[in-house]
Amino acid sequence: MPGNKSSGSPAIPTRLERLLRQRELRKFNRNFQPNDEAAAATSDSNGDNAEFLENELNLGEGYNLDDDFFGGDGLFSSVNEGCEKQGKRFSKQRLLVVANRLPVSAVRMGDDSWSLEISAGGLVSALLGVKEFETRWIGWAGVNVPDEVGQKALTNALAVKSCIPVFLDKEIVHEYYNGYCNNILWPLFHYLGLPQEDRLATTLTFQSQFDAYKRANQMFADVVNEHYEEGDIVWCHDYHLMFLPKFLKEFNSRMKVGWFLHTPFPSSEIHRTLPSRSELLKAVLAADLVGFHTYDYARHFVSACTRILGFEGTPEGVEDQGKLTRVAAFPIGIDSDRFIRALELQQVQEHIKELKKRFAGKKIMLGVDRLDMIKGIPQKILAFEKFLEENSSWRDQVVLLQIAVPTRTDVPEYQKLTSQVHEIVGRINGRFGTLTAVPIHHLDRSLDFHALCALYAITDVALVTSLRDGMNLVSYEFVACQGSKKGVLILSEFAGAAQSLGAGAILVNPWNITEVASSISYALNMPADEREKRHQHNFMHVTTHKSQDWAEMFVSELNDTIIENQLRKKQVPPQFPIKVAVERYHQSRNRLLILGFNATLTEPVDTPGRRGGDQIKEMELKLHPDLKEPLAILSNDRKTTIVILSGSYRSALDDNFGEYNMWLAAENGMFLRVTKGEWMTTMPEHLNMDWVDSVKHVFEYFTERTPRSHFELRETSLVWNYKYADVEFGRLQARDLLQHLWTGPISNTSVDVVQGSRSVEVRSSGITKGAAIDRILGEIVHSKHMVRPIDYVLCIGHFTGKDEDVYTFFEPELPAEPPSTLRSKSFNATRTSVHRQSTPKLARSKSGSKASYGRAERTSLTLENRTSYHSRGKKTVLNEGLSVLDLKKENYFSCAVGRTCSNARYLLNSSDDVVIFLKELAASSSS
Ligand SMILES: O=P(O)(O)OC[C@H]1O[C@H](O[C@H]2O[C@H](CO)[C@@H](O)[C@H](O)[C@H]2O)[C@H](O)[C@@H](O)[C@@H]1O
Ligand SMILES: O=c1ccn([C@@H]2O[C@H](COP(=O)(O)OP(=O)(O)O)[C@@H](O)[C@H]2O)c(=O)[nH]1
Repeated sequence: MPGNKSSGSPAIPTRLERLLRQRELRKFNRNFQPNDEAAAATSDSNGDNAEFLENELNLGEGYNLDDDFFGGDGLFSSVNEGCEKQGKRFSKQRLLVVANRLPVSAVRMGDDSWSLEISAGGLVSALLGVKEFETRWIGWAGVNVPDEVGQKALTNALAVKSCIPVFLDKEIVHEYYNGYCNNILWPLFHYLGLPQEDRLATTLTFQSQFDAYKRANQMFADVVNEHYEEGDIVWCHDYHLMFLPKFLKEFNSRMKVGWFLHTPFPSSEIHRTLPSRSELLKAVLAADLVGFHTYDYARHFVSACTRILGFEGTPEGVEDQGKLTRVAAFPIGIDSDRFIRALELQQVQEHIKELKKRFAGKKIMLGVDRLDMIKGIPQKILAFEKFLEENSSWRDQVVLLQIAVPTRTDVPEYQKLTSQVHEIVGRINGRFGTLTAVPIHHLDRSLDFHALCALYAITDVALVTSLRDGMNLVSYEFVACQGSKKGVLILSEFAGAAQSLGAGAILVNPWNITEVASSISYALNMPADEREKRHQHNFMHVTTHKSQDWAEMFVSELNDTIIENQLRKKQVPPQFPIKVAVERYHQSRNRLLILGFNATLTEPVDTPGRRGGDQIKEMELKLHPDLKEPLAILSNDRKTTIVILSGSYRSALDDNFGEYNMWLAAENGMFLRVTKGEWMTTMPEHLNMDWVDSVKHVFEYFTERTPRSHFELRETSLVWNYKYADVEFGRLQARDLLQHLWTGPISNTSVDVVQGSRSVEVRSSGITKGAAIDRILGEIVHSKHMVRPIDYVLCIGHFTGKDEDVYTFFEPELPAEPPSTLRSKSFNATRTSVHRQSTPKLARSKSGSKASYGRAERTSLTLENRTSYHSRGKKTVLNEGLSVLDLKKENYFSCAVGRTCSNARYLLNSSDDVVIFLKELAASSSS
């Protein structure tokens, strides 16, 4: 039956088992020797070793930047071809890497000729090491190409490098890239806040930049969609493309989409300041897998989703209405072998020789950064100045070489930074320089790979002082090139790299100029054995956590997330078949509609816990305004009986449904009334309520200590609700509360604890909606003087797991029954068949009065033939031979609203869908 949950077949390996297996396979693939026939034979069956073979055949000698980029093979094409092994062709998984920037920037040489240059930056460097996939890179080539001839020629030139261009015009680049990406998101994600200019101007430009951002993302999506082939993996990169997962999934929900952020993700308190905070988060959550460099960034993201969107944060990721977006940390690495090998190259050795000669007798300190405010270049230089100030003996023995690569030069903030840095450097060189030497060599330009490697190799102390940095690959590259020198790395604790290289580096707070200055002194004076130990530690990390591992791990996790989601989906009941349900309703002659109230017939609440202003109103449950009319029509249909079955107070049901002609079952069916009559209790007798006071005491305690939580005291239950409290705090408090309850007040009591998504309810044992329906159905039937059996049942609600027994109560039996009439429940429907255990009359209580326990008028309503009512597989005919239920399988519809883990046959996403359905039902009723 759809909706039936199994705890998972033992044959299906767990996620961890699958990932471990994939890891082993990857390891095996790398160690596999191509002429090892036995291994080849075992791998042939599934092609798992194909990647290894291809790498071995095509990349045996590793690669060199220039050859790779500008050689005939193309950037990725050297690993793109399949290969023949024992007559069998293996093919790699296609990977579409989508990033704002292509790994090459284009320079126009003529109308239809282009020259391609490598783009500098960590993302490019990292992805160069990825060899396992057949990779295509989709992105912007960094130039405006307005004419068709130029676009065509560039597309062809890039194709040779396995790159596909997205053409962005000047205006969009200005608003999307310079504006929204680099003036808003970049500083915000690095804790530098939103632009502070004149409010009105900022607000105005903000909106148009955000619109341009979305437009640009759509342009990237269009190119991806054009080149996408079934089975491809689409890996979206960075803050430039936060809308891309959403646009891609809207186009094709089966696409495998991952998104990785290369910058930090800030604390949710920072992200909250962004006007488009929710839209961006939701757009990213459309991805299957979301990755960050560190656990901290991942934690901040999940926290933003719970606090800002009100979604569920779990150890696996973020869950919304059963859809899980996996969130995890995947620390990037570098292709360390490429750097180590480069040191042996003649060009690099020549550079090394030159540099050694040029700076002979001096210790070399090195900074390599894009000229970006997050890199803390002014702070670094000021710390160096302080060091020189305090250590006069070092003044002519040390130089600081600062490579400051120009970046985002159209953004005013970056222009300001350039002049600020120049000014500080000039001042310090003026102060400590001599006629023949200056302490700071500042270069506003990038270096080629060989020059950079040489520089890394001859450096004594590398200085990375980022104020925030997603990872910082320069620190990794420096370590990789220090095999012989074993220099010291001074590293900002605010760079992601501090998580991995923290033990070997000297960690500093870049804002603390004094601390950085004294760390420089410590590093320059560090004894050789300490340097060796620190270096070894970092070298080990850098050479065992490579960019290739990073990419493989991400893609492997993404592949697995898809499998996991498919497995989850299989257990999720299908969508409610509205048309069929309406049709069957129309053809039936005696229908019973059992409807929940909260979150079934109320208006959906957008963001629990984050809706300032109208929360008080929301605390009072209100019928969805669009339901008034359909409910009136349905409740006046003689062939239809409606029961509102709710956990709410009687007064809440009175207020919302008093005017309709229907049955109201309040407090999970403990109280029942037909709207024309008065309330009666249906509580089982001898209900033990001794636990109430002590539980109430605990609930009061937690309500006092959890702002915006409240509790409700009902006749047979107590509910503590933290829907409007801080989600994370509420959850922690709930855990504490439960622990306390279990070990204290309810440890020896017969109660049930029902955990809602934002509530904890304690009820007397056995009080469920299913049990209640059992008691109240007879009353409904005979008081309506039904003359024909109920032949259509619809049970629809946002019920907790405990209350889902109401779905199974009506579920026609499956085995041993002819498929058409699967269940037939019968009982004597005459008035005499219903008796009250304690009093001959039904007890009355005042509508809306607060419940009190152990009232004299409390009575239970049971059906004489209760046992036969439950008799399975038999058609029990009593007295007048009337079957109360004559329910065919196809005329029973159980449906959970807004829950995916359910025993109901079907699902509806929200009460808005319930509105759509009930409107159609009403239309069919009146037709
Ligand atoms: O393309 P640009 O605007 O010129 O910027 C260059 C890149 O800068 C950022 O790099 C980040 O990625 C690195 C690798 O993961 C990481 O080590 C570093 O800490 C980050 O700052 C940016 O995220 C890229 O998209 C840019 O291409
Ligand atoms: O003249 C230069 C300076 C730097 N880089 C590269 O730029 C990247 C910088 O990456 P990082 O993660 O340190 O910072 P990002 O610039 O991405 O923020 C590193 O791979 C450097 O090798 C380069 O190619 N040429």
